Parts: sequence; structure tokens; C-alpha cells
Amino acid sequence: MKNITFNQLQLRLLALLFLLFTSAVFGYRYFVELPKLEQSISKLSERERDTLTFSIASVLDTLSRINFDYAVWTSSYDFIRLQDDDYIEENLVSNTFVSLEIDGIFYLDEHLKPVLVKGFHHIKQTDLNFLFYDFDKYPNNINMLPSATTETGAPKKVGFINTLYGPAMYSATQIRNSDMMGENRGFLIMIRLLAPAFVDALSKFTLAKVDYLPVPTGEVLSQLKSWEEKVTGAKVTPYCDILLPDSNNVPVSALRMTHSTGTIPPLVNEQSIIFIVLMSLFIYLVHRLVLICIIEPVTRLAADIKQRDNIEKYDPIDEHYTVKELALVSKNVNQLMATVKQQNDILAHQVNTDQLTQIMNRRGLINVLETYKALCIREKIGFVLVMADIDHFKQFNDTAGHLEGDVALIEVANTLNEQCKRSGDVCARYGGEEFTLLFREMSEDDLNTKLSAILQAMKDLNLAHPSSPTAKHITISMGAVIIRATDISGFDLSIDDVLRHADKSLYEAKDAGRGCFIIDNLVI
Ligand SMILES: Nc1nc2c(ncn2[C@@H]2O[C@H](COP(=O)(O)OP(=O)(O)OP(=O)(O)O)[C@@H](O)[C@H]2O)c(=O)[nH]1
Repeated sequence: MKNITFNQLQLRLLALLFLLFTSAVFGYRYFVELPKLEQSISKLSERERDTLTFSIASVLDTLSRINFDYAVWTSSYDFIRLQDDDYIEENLVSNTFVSLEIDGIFYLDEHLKPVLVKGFHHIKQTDLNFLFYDFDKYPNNINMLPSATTETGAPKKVGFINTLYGPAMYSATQIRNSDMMGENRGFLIMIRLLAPAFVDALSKFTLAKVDYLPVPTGEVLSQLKSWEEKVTGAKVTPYCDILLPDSNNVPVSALRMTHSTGTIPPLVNEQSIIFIVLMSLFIYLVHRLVLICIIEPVTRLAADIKQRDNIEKYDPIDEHYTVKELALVSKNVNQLMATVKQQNDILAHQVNTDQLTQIMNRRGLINVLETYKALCIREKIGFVLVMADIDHFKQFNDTAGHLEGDVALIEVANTLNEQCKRSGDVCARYGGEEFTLLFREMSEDDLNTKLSAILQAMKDLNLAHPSSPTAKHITISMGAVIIRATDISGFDLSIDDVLRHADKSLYEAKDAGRGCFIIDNLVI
């Protein structure tokens, strides 16, 4: 699997979290909340429509009651036969129309012939000449009358009708005596034109806005229902349009009621936007918190560890972390580095140390020589190299044995090492019975003194060497070379040259009878 950073992982997790939360919220809204809302709004619309139906019925009922009262009144009953002017003067004056809020009153006898007809606009106070009761001319209008006359009681009918002055509501009742008995004397019809007052009354009743609508035609007309028809489970719409049909089912007017809640709220509304914004803010804060408290410290810790790995630095890394685990990791890394450093030191010591004498070996010597060379070239600090060789050591081995030879080598090494006390002084085993001494810049006189002191120390050691042809104890011969810095720029010092010069002096010391030293001055 491809490696990803802690930060990438965090961002992916937070993105996933964001996706899950928003889908859960919108899923809930889409599949649960909105359908429930739609159902509630549909129910509310249904109730508003029922109220509208009820309101229309109430208005019609009011007209019907007035009409009924007049139709089953003995005076009206008698008027059909007598047609007396008193009745007209008492009951059919302008005030009657105004107080009853009607625009026309029509007395028809049992043969449906008009006995008395009067149209009067109760608001405009003007005469109106209606013709709808002329059933010869408008035979369909006969359906506005109650279907059958009866022996007792007074059948009545209410509804809407188109007149010369526009749509109107009407009420028609069979004219009977007050006791609802007697012969059929025709019908009393009352008309009220559909004025703004009608829709105002409906608006008050329903607590919703009701307006007139031009009567639609064609496809739209076929989709509209009559005001009396019950509608259930209708789709949520902003309006409810209904028809006011006449007794022949021909629409005379249409009404539009504006529902108080006519639309389903959108999927993404103000609350969901606020939720998304808050959610994003929360996720951003979590991201910053995780970044500051975990990711950045982990990244810093990783960089610190990597830096130590790259340049082999062993200084401890910062252990101050707020997160306990990170503090523990940094502490453990420091402990690990300390152990590694310790082991490296041991290893370095072992690599540069002679196993027999426990002083520096040739590898260590060459490393130090490189440092001396660099100091000489860059800082103009000279140095002294001395090659020391045990005299007639072969004979010593041959007579005393190899093990004794080893012991002698250790003793000589310790003696020489003790002479290298100053900082920067080095005593190394060059190989076999040969040793190398390194000293910081020194005058020839001082070197003479130093080498004489070494010869004296060997004498003082007093290691018996019976088979030596030159002395009774073990002696060493030394060849020294003094290297002084030069001003020649760009000059390179050859370590091999230095060793060769020291070797040459050593051979000269051997030739000079052993147990002595020769100094060579090498000015570079
Ligand atoms: N015991 C012992 N002997 C060693 C060791 N390394 C070298 N030698 C011996 O040192 C002797 C060196 O002998 P040569 O090179 O002939 O020199 P020399 O006998 O010291 O003679 P000159 O140097 O000319 O005075 C050899 O016999 C080596 O075996 C060692 O680690 N232990």
C-alpha cells in the first residue's frame, strides 16, 4: 500500500466524517423529514379546502334560509293569488334588497310563469332586468328549481347561475303556506350576484386568501373540481382552484384559494446551510487541534530522529511533548542513542587500539596523523614524529620465548606511553616491535631532551636482554623528524614522506649502534 502522511490520513478521515454527517443529515431530511412535512402540508391544505367548501355552503345556506322564510310565509302564499300591492310595498322595497343583501327576487306561479320579478342591485342601488327565469328561452335553467313539488313541506334548491349581470348564487323554494300544507303555488327565487363581498366573506371564514379566477377552459377546466367535491391526498400546491358550477354542471365562476403553506421546504434550507457551516468549522477546529497537538509534534519528532540518523549526531532530542506517548518515544530514542553512542565509542576504541599493548594501533595513528597534517597546513602548527624500534628483539624472542617477548612489548609500550602526557601527544604501536610517537610543535632542543628522557626511562625499566650484543637490558632506537609549517600556499603534506623520513633516521640510529636517536629536520 502507498505510504501516506499523518496529515493526509487525518484529512481523509475528516473528509469521510464530513461526508458521513452531511449524507446522514440530508438523507434524514430527504427520506424522513420532507415526506412527513409533505403529508402535514397536504393535510393542512385539505382542511383549508374543506373550510372553503363549508364557507361556501354557509353563505348559500344563509341565502336559502331567507328564501325559505319568504317562500313558506302565508302572505307570500296569498300574494301569488291576490297579487296585492300592499304586499309589494311592504316587502319588496329597495331596503328589503339591501337588508337581505340580495339582487333579485322572483315569484313564479305553479306554471312557472312570473307573477312578480324584481331586480335591484343592493350595493349599486340600480334596477336590474334578469331573464334567467324565462324558461322558454333558457330551458336548461329549469334545473335550478327543486326537482319535485311535494304535498307537504317546501323543497328547495341552492346553487350558482349565470345571469346577464354575471355569475350569481341563487336559492329557489317551493311556495307553501306557513304550515307547509296547501296547494303548490309555484316558486320563490332569490338571487345574489357574486360580488367582492362574497370572496371577502370566504377569506374571513377560511383565514386564507380567496379570489375570483377567470373560468378556465379546455384541459385546465377538466382538471378542476366542483366546490362540493371532497378531495383527499392531493399534491401540495400553493393554490387550490375550484369551480362554481350551475345546476347543469356548467361552470359559472372559479375561485382560487391561496394555501397558508403551499410549498414543501427545499432540501437545502437555511438550517442545513448553517449545519454545514458549523460542521465545517468544527471539522476545521478538529483538524487544527490534531495538527497542533499530534501531527506537528510527531513530524518534529520524526525530523529530529532523522537528523540524528543523517549526520550521526548523538545530542539528545527534545523530550518536551504535551502528548505523553510522544514524550515517552523521545525519551526512549534518547536512551537508545546513548546506548548506540556508547557502543560506537567502544567499537571505535577497539578499532583504533592494539589488542596486546592497549595503546593506539596503526589505524588510529594514521587518523591522528591526518588531523596533525590538516592543522599543519591550515593552522601552521608543526609537529614531531618519532619511530621507535626495540633493538635485537628477535634474539630476545629466541632466547626468552615469544610469551616473554609479548610481556616485554607491553612494558615498552607502557614506558613510551607514559612519556606522552601532554594533550595531543600520541603513543601508538606501528607494528611488531616498532612504535610511533607524535608530539605537538617542539624545538630541536626540547625534542633532544624528550628523546633522552625516553632512553633513560627504558634504562630505568631495566628489562634484562642477555642475548643482546649491544646492552644488558632492552633498548630502543629512535628516528625523529620535526615538521615545521611553511607559508607556501597550496602545499600538500605527504604522510608517507613523513614516515619515510622518520624511518630513515631510525635506520641511522640503528647504524649508529642502537639505543640512541637521530633527529631529522623537515621543513615543509
Ligand atoms: N613476542 C613478540 N614478538 C614480536 C611481535 N611482533 C614482532 N615480533 C618479533 O620482533 C622481531 C623483530 O626482529 P627484526 O625485525 O629482525 O629486528 P631485531 O631483531 O629487533 O633487530 P634490530 O631491529 O635490527 O635491532 C621478530 O623476531 C618478530 O617475531 C610480537 O607481537 N610479539
